[in-house]
Amino acid sequence: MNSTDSRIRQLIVTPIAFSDPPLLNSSGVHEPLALRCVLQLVLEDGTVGLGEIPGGDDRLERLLAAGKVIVGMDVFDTTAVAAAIDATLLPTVPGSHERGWITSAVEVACLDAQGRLTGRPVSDLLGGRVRDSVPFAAYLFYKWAEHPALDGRPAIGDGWGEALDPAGIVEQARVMRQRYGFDSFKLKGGVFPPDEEIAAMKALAEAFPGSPLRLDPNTAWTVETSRYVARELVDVVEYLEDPTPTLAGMAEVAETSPMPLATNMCVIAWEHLRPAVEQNAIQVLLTDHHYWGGLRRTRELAAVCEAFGIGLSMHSNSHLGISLAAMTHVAATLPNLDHSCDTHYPWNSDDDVIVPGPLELRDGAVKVPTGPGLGVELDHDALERLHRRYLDSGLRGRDDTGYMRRFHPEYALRLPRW
Ligand SMILES: O=C([O-])[C@@H](O)[C@@H](O)[C@H](O)[C@@H](O)C(=O)[O-]
Ligand SMILES: [Mg+2]
Repeated sequence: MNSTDSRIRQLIVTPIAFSDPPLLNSSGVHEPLALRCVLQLVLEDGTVGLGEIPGGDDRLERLLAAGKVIVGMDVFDTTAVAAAIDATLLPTVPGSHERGWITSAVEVACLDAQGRLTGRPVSDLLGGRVRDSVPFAAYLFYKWAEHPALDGRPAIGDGWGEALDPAGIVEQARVMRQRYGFDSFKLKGGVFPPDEEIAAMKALAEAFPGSPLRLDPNTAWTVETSRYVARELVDVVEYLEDPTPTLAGMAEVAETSPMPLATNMCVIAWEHLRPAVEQNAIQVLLTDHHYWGGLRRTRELAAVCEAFGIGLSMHSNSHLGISLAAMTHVAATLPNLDHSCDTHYPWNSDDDVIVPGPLELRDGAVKVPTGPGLGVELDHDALERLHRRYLDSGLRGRDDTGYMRRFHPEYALRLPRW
């Protein structure tokens, strides 16, 4: 291969908006549109690598800055590419977590391009698969039946219906299992008083005996409440996720918790790992390549978890297919991934598929694409449509709390709430 072929010519970043149902969480409710940025990394020979991360003005601006400094670099030299981006962002973005989003997005696009150049799937470039399909959990949410009418906009339904009590959650889980074959279930909690959510988990355990269950209230509980919930859910959940804020709070809960504690909130950057281990604050880490710096960094993180006996799961926000492909490739290469991964993918509308083709949730798992790179192709018409939606929406960031207040002006964000 001629090495000049693999030089980066341009990074095209496209902000997009896609439909999201009214899913409830500890800070409010999802807005009708979620934002992402799609990356197209164009090489001198015309090869294009894809990437995707959550959107918002700050990230968009940082991606554009990153795009400028990597022009002319070799797409195989991801160490230098990440270092150049990191150095550019460091003066204005001091937190390694925030820089991780940007270096990750570009690394994924580089790996996709490398795969296309070499004819190898990204999982091969990461060292090879230990599994051919990656298990995912059904991600259950309390939700409204529809986005209520607002400012002249009519109500927006979604076909999932309402889920505001244990029966609604069990029904949602049944539909998730029927459509996608999920075996594990995660409930996004922190929405209703803890006893109601305990009842929902017990109802799930009764409806799906033997299925691994998790509850994630996104730090809605005090240490004392977390300990109470943990006692109530002994032998019901495989882990409790982020019951309470801060590492110190988690460590206090962990002292008496009969089940492991998991996080994607208090350990989100490399500098959090040492104190987490020292305080035995977490027993499972939900990794997320989008903010841990990329797919290779995720493998390094998995090795750290292995060294310290920390279990491994995977976090998800609302996302589209490029992210699902990247999550699937890296998850396929992690020997110590011992829990099924989270994904919001089933909540997406069929109109928002930007990479039609091989990605399919079946039997609760996604088969690892075997084509070159991520193994997915961008539908440019769909991308253009979602970009238009972004432009027309005027939405420039995520605000679950503000959106909740449009309907319940008295709503206040309180973490912990109970
Ligand atoms: O989308 C949501 O409402 C979730 O709460 C998301 O924001 C979290 O990042 C995530 O799913 C989690 O596991 O904490
Ligand atoms: Mg979580």
